[in-house]
This record gives sequence, structure tokens and C-alpha cells, in this order.
Amino acid sequence: MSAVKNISIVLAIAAAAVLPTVWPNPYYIHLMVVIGIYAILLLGLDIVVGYVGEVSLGHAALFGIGSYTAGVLHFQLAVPFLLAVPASIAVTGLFGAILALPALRVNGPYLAMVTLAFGTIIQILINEMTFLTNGPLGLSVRKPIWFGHQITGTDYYYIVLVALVLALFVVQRILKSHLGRAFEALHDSPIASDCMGVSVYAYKVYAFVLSAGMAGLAGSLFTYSEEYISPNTYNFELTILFLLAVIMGGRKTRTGPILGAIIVVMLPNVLSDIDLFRKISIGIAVITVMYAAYAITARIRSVRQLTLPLIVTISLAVSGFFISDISEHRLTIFGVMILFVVYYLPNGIMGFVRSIVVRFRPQWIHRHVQILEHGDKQHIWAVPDHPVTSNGFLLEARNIVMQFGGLKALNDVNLQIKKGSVHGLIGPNGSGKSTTMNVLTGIYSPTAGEIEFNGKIITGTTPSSIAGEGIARTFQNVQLFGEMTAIENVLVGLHHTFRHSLIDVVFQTPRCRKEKNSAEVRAASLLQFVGLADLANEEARNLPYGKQRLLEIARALALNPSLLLLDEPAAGLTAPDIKELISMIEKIRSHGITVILIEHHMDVVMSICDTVTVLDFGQKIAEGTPAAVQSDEKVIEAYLGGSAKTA
Ligand SMILES: Nc1ncnc2c1ncn2[C@@H]1O[C@H](COP(=O)(O)OP(=O)(O)OP(=O)(O)O)[C@@H](O)[C@H]1O
Repeated sequence: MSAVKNISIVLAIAAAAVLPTVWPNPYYIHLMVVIGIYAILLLGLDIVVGYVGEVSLGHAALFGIGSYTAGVLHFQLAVPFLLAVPASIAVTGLFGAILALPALRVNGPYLAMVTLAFGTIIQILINEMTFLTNGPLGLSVRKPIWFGHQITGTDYYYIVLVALVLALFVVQRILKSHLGRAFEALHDSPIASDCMGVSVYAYKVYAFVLSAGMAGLAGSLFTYSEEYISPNTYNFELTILFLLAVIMGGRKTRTGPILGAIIVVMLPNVLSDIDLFRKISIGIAVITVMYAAYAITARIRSVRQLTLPLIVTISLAVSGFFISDISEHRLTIFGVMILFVVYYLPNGIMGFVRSIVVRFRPQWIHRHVQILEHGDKQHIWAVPDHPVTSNGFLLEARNIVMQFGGLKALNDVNLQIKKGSVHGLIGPNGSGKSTTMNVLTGIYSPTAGEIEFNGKIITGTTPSSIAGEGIARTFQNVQLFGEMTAIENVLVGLHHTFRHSLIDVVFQTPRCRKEKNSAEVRAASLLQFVGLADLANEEARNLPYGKQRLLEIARALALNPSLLLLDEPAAGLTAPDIKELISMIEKIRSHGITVILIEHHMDVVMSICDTVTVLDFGQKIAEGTPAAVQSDEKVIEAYLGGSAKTA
């Protein structure tokens, strides 16, 4: 983290600490407490929404569970604050795991519906379980007494501030670790994530549990802040408000949730004070005009793109002088703000601010420095060798059938892959090559047949466990983690090397730092190996297509595979790049890694493959050395649609 960032954080905490002294109004102190509490919840919600990319409509319910756990423990059992809060985190985390179970089966809008149902059920349960929750009458709670001193509103402000700073610290460390990368990876490409050994199921549950724990913390703090809780608070409106706050503030940032919390808590107050509304709306209009002037001059946006935002913000500022009671139009203004942010600032307000900052200070996000300063920069090998001790088969696929409805994409296919060889898989379009890859890597479970890898039957196991066994792959349609940099993509492939726990991540123990450093060095050298060292900090989605394919190879090698499946690696490469690719595959083989290669560039196949298998209409029609296959009549017929003689 840069010194400027550290200083800004210290200044922000110091400013928050002196706020009650310079602004001692109890009403505003209470508002700031609510902002702090909401910010804690939103930081957790951002893990699910921003990082994992799922829409949760169950977070008001999780907030309610946290609130009621603390409330019930205090009301029924007189459990002290310092025990009630961790208990709330644990109970809500458990409910988060329950909420995540459907996430294993469904996602997108279906998951949103399931979480909505969860929210409704929880609200009904809180209402109905009168013996525990006091039903609609609610529960009264007092702020704690510590060492004979009754905690006041101002004292409580500091308690929430400490909780918020700790929450920020913990979330930041988690999201910047291999765990955060796993969350992002499963959002960007669940298939690639599974094939890199990062189980989508496990990490979705992990994200929900963490997020729920944060909601539990926020909920329990809310109970003591309000001193009275009732079921109606944790309704559908609140859940929508939370989602909007994350989206408006800016997902995948730490400041976004804080800003989102400020907006949703302060907006009703801003709108009920016309003077304050005028000042703020004029401020927003001035900032928009200034940005528009800059963006048009710097040719970042066109006049046409900026006309509507300018009209809306200036109209808002002017309307303040014609309307005396703006609070009636509260929902309209809120709606306009949401539309504005979703349409013009898809990454939220902080995402927009960051994009401007990055323009001036690119080094702020380019946090992975060039690690390789010494050594042979041409060919650095970062993967342990796989000595080929015997001539046996590394993989045997027996009688594989893969049926999609009435179509047999693979029909009784047998494959035997020799250890240490480069095995080509060719065939016309639709012959079943990619389906074979998908069956071997567990993405498809074959309708019949079995696969033995390294003496183990792997049929029916998950892609992540097959990856763990040592089978890595690239994809025909590139499956990179687009929003991550090149080096971060490779680091996902190195996920298996991280053995440290969540606690190690939070406290940055020596074990954690050691594993992180060695993974970064390995990732950098893998990038060097595929010739992408200079693009280590570039977001994967910004790389040219050919380079994206090379990055996939580096990421697959990071898994330390004994079998590497390359699906059309030469597609999109230029002639010199293809030459480089051939020598790269040869080098991979020379380190004992067995390769299965699907390729339409016959020169690549013929120059490096030891054996070639030819598929046609899901069946193996030929197998042998490249030369033998090339002159096989059936093969010529399949490729050229004529007889060998004619060909
Ligand atoms: N998930 C699926 N559902 C239904 N049919 C599928 C599915 N996956 C593949 N197929 C079908 O199986 C057949 C084999 O497809 P596959 O993608 O394996 O061919 P391929 O040899 O890799 O072709 P190409 O060279 O064009 O990539 C095709 O007819 C395809 O439409």
C-alpha cells in the first residue's frame, strides 16, 4: 500500500475520531453510528455482490438475525455485550451457510429469489416465535455498563468506529489474499475457476458465511444502538436499500460501502432540510460541470454523452429554489439517483473516482512490481519437473460415451496417453474434441465409460478435484478472469500452494507472507516463460487475443500439472508467435509434462506430436504417428470429404 494511501487512512480515522467533539449534536452522532453499522454490513455484502457476483436479497434478514441474537441473549439471558456480539456473528455466519446451500444449485435471478424467500421466512419466524423474540412487540435492550460506567451515545460511537476500522482491516486483508482472488475468479469464470482447483461451491459458501458474519456484527451493534428492535425493521425495503448502497457507493472497493451507507442514511435528512439540499445539489452540479469540461477537453467523453447528466444535475440544483418541501419528492430523487448511477457510473461513485485517480496515478493499482530482477530472463521454469520414470500410460479413457439428448458427441472412444508424450487430438468441426477435454477434466460426466489417471479412477469426480490430481487445461473460448491482472490470473492457478488459514491472512503471519512471496515469484517467472512478463499488471481482458491464450497456458502451468490439455492454443497467434508456441510446448514436454493438444494448425500438430488421434462424428477413426495419420485414407476422407485418391 502506498504511503499516500496510509496517510489518507490515518487522517480519515483521526477525522472520524474528533467528529463528536466538533459536532456534539446527539442526533447526528446517532446518525453516524447507524452509518458505521450499515457500512460494516455493506462491506460484507460487497463480498457476495461485488466479488462473487451474486445478488443477495437476504441480507436484511441476516442483519435481523444478528440483531435478534444479541437482543434475545441480552433480554432473555442477560448475556453481556462482549459475549453477545461474537455470539451474533457466529449464529449469523451459520445462517449464512444455510442461505448459501441453494447457491450450490442455482445462481443469478433464481438465487435472488431464494434469498428473498429466506428473508421473508426469517421475518415471519421473528414475528411468530414470541416466546423468544417477544413477537411484534419487539425487544428493549440497554447499552452496556462497563466498569460501573453507563455507555453513552458518544461512547457507543467510538465502539462502532473501532468495529468499523477492524472490519475494514479484516475485509481488506481477506480480499487482497488468495481467498479474495478465489471469490473474484469464480465470478469471472466459474468453469476456469473449478479447473484451477478453486471449487466454486466451496468458495461461494465461504463468501456467504463471511458476509453473514459481518451482517451479524452489524446487526448486534444495531440492537445496542437503537435499544429497541422489532421485526418490521428487517423488511424487503431494507434489503433493497442495502443493495442500492453497495451499487451506488461502488462495488469491489472499501470506500464504496462507507459512501453507500452515508448516502442511504443521510439522504432522508438532506431532503428534509431544504438549505442543506440546496448546498449539496449545487455542489454536485458544480462537480459535474467541472468533470464535463475536463472530460470533453481530454476527449474522454463526448458532448452528447454528457448532455443528460448535466441537465439532470443542474435541474436538481435549480429545483431546490422552487420547491419549499423537498421531502415529498424523496422517492423520486432517490430513483433518479439510482438510474443516474446505474447508467452513467456502472462501477459506482467510488469506481468512477478511482478511474480518474488511476488516470493520473497508474502506479496506484499497479501494485505487483516486477519481481524478476535477476536470473535468466529468457526461459525461467517455475514448475517442478515430472520425471518420466516408466513408459506406461498416464491416462486411459475406456469406452467413453457422451450423449447430449439424442446426439452422441462421443461414441465408445478409447484413449491411451503415454507419459511424457505430446498427444494430438484432431478432427473436423463438431467431431467431439472439446467434449473429450470436458470429459477428461470433469466438466461433463460421461454417460458411459471410465477414465483412469495416474492409476486412479477419476470419472464422476469434480473438476476442482481432477485439477488437484494434476490435470490442467486451457479453453477453446478463452476463459480468463477478465477483471484481474495477468499476474493475478496466474496466482489463481497457484491457489493450491496456499496452505495458510483465514487467521494467517488476517494477521499476515510469516507463513502467509512467505507463501505469498514465493507464489508471486513463481507467477512472475511463469509469465516470463510465456513471454508476458511486461504485461504482468495489465488486466487480462485488455490483452490481445493471442496473448490471452498464452496467459491461459501460464495459468494452467501454475497448477503444476502432470497432464496439460491445450485446446487450440495457436488460434489467434501470428506466425512468429506460433513458432514460439511450438518451442514452448517442446520445453513443457522436456520437463516431463504430458500434453494433449487439440489444434487445427496442422503444421503445429505434425511438428510436435508423438501420437495423433483423429475423431470424426464422436468416434476414433485413426491413431498413430503424425505421418501415418496424415496418409490414412479415412482421415483424408473425413477432412476433405473425398477419397484418398482424389485428395
Ligand atoms: N453441452 C452440449 N450440449 C449439446 N450438444 C453439445 C454440447 N457440447 C457439445 N455438443 C455437441 O457435440 C458435438 C461435438 O462438439 P465439440 O465441441 O466437442 O466438437 P469439436 O470437435 O471440439 O468442434 P470444434 O473444432 O468446432 O471446436 C457437436 O455436435 C456439438 O454441437
